[in-house]
Parts: sequence; C-alpha cells; structure tokens
Amino acid sequence: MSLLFYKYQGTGNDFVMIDNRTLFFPKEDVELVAKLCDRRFGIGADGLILLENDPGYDFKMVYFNADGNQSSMCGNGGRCLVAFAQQLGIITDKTTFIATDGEHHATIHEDGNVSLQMLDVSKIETHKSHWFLNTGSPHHVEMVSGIGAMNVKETGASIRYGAPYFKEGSNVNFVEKKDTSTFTVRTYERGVEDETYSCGTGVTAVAIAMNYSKQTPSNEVVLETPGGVLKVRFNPLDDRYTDVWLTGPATFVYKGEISW
Ligand SMILES: N[C@H](CCC[C@H](N)C(=O)O)C(=O)O
Repeated sequence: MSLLFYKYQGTGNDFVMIDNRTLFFPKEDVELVAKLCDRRFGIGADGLILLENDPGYDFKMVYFNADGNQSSMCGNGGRCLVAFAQQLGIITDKTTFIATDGEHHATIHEDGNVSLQMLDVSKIETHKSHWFLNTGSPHHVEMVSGIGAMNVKETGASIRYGAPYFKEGSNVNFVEKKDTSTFTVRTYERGVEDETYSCGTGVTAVAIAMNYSKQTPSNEVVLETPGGVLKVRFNPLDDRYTDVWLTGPATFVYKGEISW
C-alpha cells in the first residue's frame, strides 16, 4: 500500500497530514500510525492528522499522537490543518471545522500566521506546586526557575506517569516568567512521551493559568517555546475564560509518498 502525505510544522510541533476525504486510511492500525510517525523507520512526526469531510463543517480533524493512538485536541495541529485545507483549495482564509473537542473557528492572516479559537475554560484546579486545566487536552502547568537547564523528558515523564495521572496521563508544561506578559515554556507531551518543541493546547493552558494566578494582568500573552513564539489571547469573564485564540505560524515543509 502507498499513500500521499504532506508534512507541516507549527513552531516545531510537527505532523504528517493526510487528505482522508475518501476514508481510505486504516484508523484502527495503531502500528501503522506509529511507524509513519517514527523518526527513523518512518516519516517522523509528533502526530498524524487526517482531514475528513463533515456535513456540517468545512472539514473534520482526526488526531493521532506519535504512539499511534487517537487522542484529544491538538492546537498546533489544528492550526496546521487549517493551512493544509487552504493548500487543498477547501477554504480561503476563514473556516469552521469540527474536532474531537467540538467546533473551532480559524483565520489565516496575510503574514501566514493562523489564529485558532480554542475551547472556553471554566475549570482550573490550583494545587500547591501547579495548576491543572483542560484546553482540549489535559495540562499540568508548573512554574520553575532555570528552565533552560531542565531535563524535561525525565522530569516530565515522572509527573505524567505519577499520581494522580497514571496511565491516562497529562501533558506537562514547565514555565518561567520573562516579563509582565511573556513566559518561556517547555512541554513534555503525553503520547509523544518526550519533550516537543512546542504544544498549542499547552501554551494555551499556561497563558490562562498565568492570568488566573495573577502572574500576568494581560489577556494577550506571549509564549516563547524552543520551536518559536506563540500568542494566546482570551477574555476572562469572572473565572471563565472565553474567546480564547492561539496564534502562530503553520508551515508546509514538503509533500511525499510512502509505501509499506
Ligand atoms: N499530546 C496531546 C495532544 C496533542 C497536543 C499538542 N500537540 C498541541 O499542539 O496541542 C495529548 O495527547 O493530550
């Protein structure tokens, strides 16, 4: 069997994108998805995304982590999928699509950046050393100092597999304040089981947690990640965060064919 794929990356979070409007792709084949995402035996990516038709939307997003399993919402992947849909001629510069966490609006700007509307957030857990919230995927957010010297894979894995997350797990975001509205973020991603260069739902969770805990008064937050800069803006209404938008680049890398 062979298939055509497109490789995209959003601030270094990279994805295999497949036009699955004919529903040819074997979604249950966990091993195949993991192989396609393998950085030595396959194409290599943090995740794989299928673009499918949906009667009520411009398209539907189906997301798989690099471990081959379908997973929760991917913010960077959602932004890349919008750019992919434009490349396929399905949309122009605005769209509404459906994903596992519901409906998303998005805009492609003149400069190529993509803004993706994320879930509203109303439940934010405050713990002694961290916050926990769900922005379409579950996120543990912890402030640290000396973020540059951290072993994110080791420290992140111990939190991700430890109490209270265990097998279900959580993504783990370490954050250090740079200035009033700028934070440095490094993320250990569930399902990739490694540090990724950025995480869209992760930086969204960080931005909201920093505002919620009064680390920033701003409702427009800049997140500096190893893969580049992302921006998150929101409207805090009482303790609910609405009108949440994640903005950043979504870059086409190459188109290829792979057989197995
Ligand atoms: N690994 C995440 C999904 C992808 C999230 C990340 N790539 C993003 O940009 O939001 C999870 O299983 O919860």
